[in-house]
Amino acid sequence: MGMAIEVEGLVKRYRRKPALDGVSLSVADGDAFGYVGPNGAGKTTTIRCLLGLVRPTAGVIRILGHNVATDLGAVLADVGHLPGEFGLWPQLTGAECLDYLGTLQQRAPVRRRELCDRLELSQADLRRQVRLYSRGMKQKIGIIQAFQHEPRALVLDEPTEGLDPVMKERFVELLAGHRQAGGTIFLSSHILSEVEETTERVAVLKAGRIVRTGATADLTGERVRHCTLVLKQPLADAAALDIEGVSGLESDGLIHRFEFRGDMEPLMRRLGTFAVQEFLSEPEHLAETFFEIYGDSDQGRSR
Ligand SMILES: Nc1ncnc2c1ncn2[C@@H]1O[C@H](COP(=O)(O)OP(=O)(O)OP(=O)(O)O)[C@@H](O)[C@H]1O
Repeated sequence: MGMAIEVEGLVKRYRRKPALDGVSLSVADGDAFGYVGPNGAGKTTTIRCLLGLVRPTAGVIRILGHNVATDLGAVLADVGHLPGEFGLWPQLTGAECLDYLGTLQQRAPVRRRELCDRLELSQADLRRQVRLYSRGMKQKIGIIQAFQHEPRALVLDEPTEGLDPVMKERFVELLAGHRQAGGTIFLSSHILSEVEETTERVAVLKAGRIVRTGATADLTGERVRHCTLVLKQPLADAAALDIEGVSGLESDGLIHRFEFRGDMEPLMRRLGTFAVQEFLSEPEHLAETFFEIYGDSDQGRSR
């Protein structure tokens, strides 16, 4: 299988301070790759380098076989890009913005109508000036322009920012459709469920370096969950919540809060023996989880 994205020894320094300090990664044609890390890790800088928006200090990037430094036009023709901070022209209508962005893509926007329907951006909405749009509507324009010309690869920076849960689901369906058609995805996100649902491989970036890469399922298995258990009756045995994976237990009457790591099955079995009024389990954001794994040190593992 060919490589859709190949990055070798990417360095970007801003005034001698490294934002990227030797990043190398590869994404096979047709793969979905997640790119995660705490704020300031260098995710957006990497994506800007991939799209030729920032000139690397060192390193080589090839996308769909084209060298970004020497053949940017060919790269842009075949890539759909959604920047993290997506700016639109407030005085233009949504349709005018899509038209203009379409001219930069050098390919017909064959999917625009269908995408507008799926993301529920009506023809009336498209005729309105963007200054009147909500944040989510602007994000929909961003998604539509990234997909509208049927690119072979998508490079997406925090793509679901501002979308409501229904639209997030539609977006995930769009990604699945892109994969089914053989397309490649490079997605930077802080949202665990999104990365889990849409990617098979993930790289964790920290302070400009990749500290780990691997199967998404392996890495997300290490996440912490914040759990809140509300019981109908007090626990008969205070040690009843002494279960593998539970830590930081704080009890206040019928309410028990704790953190949980690992396989939830034994925990759920134990909960089945209690009179439970409510149980909430919130996964931590992926970036936080990995930040916790690696602490403040630069020590990282590679697989
Ligand atoms: N134009 C710039 N000039 C100077 N420093 C910059 C510039 N752009 C980014 N940086 C620095 O480079 C580092 C990486 O920033 P980047 O925006 O790539 O991180 P990120 O992982 O996308 O963060 P976030 O999750 O907060 O969006 C940060 O220290 C940032 O301050």
